Amino acid sequence: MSSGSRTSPRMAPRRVPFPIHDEVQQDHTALPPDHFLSQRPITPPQPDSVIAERYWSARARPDTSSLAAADYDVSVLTGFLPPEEPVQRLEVGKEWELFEGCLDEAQEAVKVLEGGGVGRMDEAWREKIRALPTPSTEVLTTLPLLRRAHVLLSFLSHFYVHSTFPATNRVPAPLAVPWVLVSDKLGIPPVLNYADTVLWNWRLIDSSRGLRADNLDIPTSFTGSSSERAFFLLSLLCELHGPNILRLMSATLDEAFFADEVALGRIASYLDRISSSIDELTVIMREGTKGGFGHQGREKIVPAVFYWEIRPWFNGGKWFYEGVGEDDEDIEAGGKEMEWGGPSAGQSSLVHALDLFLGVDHTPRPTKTAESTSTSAHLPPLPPAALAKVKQSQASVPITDSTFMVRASQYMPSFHRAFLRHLSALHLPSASNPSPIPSLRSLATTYPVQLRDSYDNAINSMKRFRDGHMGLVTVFIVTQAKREPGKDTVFWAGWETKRLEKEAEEARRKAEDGEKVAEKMMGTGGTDLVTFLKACRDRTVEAFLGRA
Ligand code: HEM
Repeated sequence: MSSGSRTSPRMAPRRVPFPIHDEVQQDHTALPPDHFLSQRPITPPQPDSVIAERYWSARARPDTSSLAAADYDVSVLTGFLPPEEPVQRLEVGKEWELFEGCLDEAQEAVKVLEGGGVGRMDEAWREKIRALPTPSTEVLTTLPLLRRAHVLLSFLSHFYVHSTFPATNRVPAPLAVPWVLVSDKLGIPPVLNYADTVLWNWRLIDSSRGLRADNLDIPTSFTGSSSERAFFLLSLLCELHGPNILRLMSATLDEAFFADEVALGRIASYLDRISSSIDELTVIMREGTKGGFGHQGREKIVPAVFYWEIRPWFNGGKWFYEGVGEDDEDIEAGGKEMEWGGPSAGQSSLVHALDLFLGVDHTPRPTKTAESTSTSAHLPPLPPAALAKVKQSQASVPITDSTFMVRASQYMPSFHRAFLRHLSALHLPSASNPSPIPSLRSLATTYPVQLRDSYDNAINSMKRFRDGHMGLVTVFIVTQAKREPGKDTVFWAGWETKRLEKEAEEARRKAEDGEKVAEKMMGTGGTDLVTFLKACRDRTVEAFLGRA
């Protein structure tokens, strides 16, 4: 690239480096002493009834509405949801109001066309986005404002990228630059994620009634459809169980200090209550699978609408973030190229916290290799060329439970990621923590008479949760992937193109490697996904202690 273009007036003022800060700088592993999960001095055991409300409410965490109060952003009252109703609209200057206006227009455009397929914004809207001024992020002085900015920029950017067919891979600078800056402050990637769609995307229908399942609405969506609203609400209803689960986890950790008969009895009862809470999540999943969940079973997600009209808006991708990046390569390309995946409830810190607390181990370990698959009893051995291809395909789809869990945590707000890191470090001795709390799993192993049944009960609930979740995925993704979209939707063209490509590829492979390989390689739309979810469930089952 010539030096002239490096100093071009369009690029110069907008360039921001990426990444801006090192993760290390955002490491919050040291808990503030008054944090509710901080190790407390040993005190005499207290009666059961004292534990929850009185004890913890007296230790409410500091106000996190300002960035200065940088703790884990986890509340005993709202769990991983923000402690106050999210900001619904940025009213911090004209520039941001222009962005809010563009989001209104996009939501309106798609809504108008609902019923006759999925609408798209026209080129005039996209032109308008490209001409927007780059707004100042300096005015976003609190966490709630930053969160709203991320929601706003994420929805706008996904509207922009996916409003052409095929989707564009360029995020224009007026979106990309503030998106990267705001993402950096929140410690999340510049892509639509679970926090945007669920954690920070709710409002109270009646503010006097507070945060409860029948008092929640979803303000921001792509299609404005009741299915999309219900889809976000499904996860939100699960998050509402977070405070109870976190309080019980915290009370358990307290008792783990003592590990005497009284403490072990309490831990068993907390574990039983955690099991019941996990079972409630499973009930929500099962109801969601059958059709109606939420208040009086009114919430419904129509599978085909979800799969064909809602989910495509979520897709991440390999995009150029215009105006971002300082390397010669970035400048030459007109932007920093980054690849991110879209949102998933797999990014929910709640489920990760439960796994860590219970000791469900998703860390890497030897998995079934292509060789072992090829030599398994029910399949004929693969020819060498086919085996190489299977290996290649496995390498390019690294969706194992361990890598997924690590990857998913990168999409969580940095405070929550740090919280999980802290949770996993609680049981490890270190200079600052010379006498760590024994892990729940080691306690249950050491005191099987007192704890094993309750521990296994909780693991069984996690297994049922994952079974329930697989039911959802089967109905909403695997089954839908085998069907074709409506011919009048904008997804028809893409689907048809992919189908023809797939057919050609299958024919090519059949000719090269034989029929069996083609079947194995192509599988159904959901094969890899199902294998991954089964692996997550297998890891859960592995945690059972079982009868001695
Ligand atoms: C219609 C509803 C849902 C669908 C279609 C769905 C789909 C998926 C998919 C496709 C994955 C695989 C990874 C990925 O692509 O991100 C996944 C993973 C995951 N989802 Fe969901 N999901 C739904 C609801 C939920 C809910 C309500 C929760 C609970 C908060 C949840 C929790 C998880 C977790 C924890 C994982 C990681 C795998 C595991 O730990 O077993 N999902 N989901």
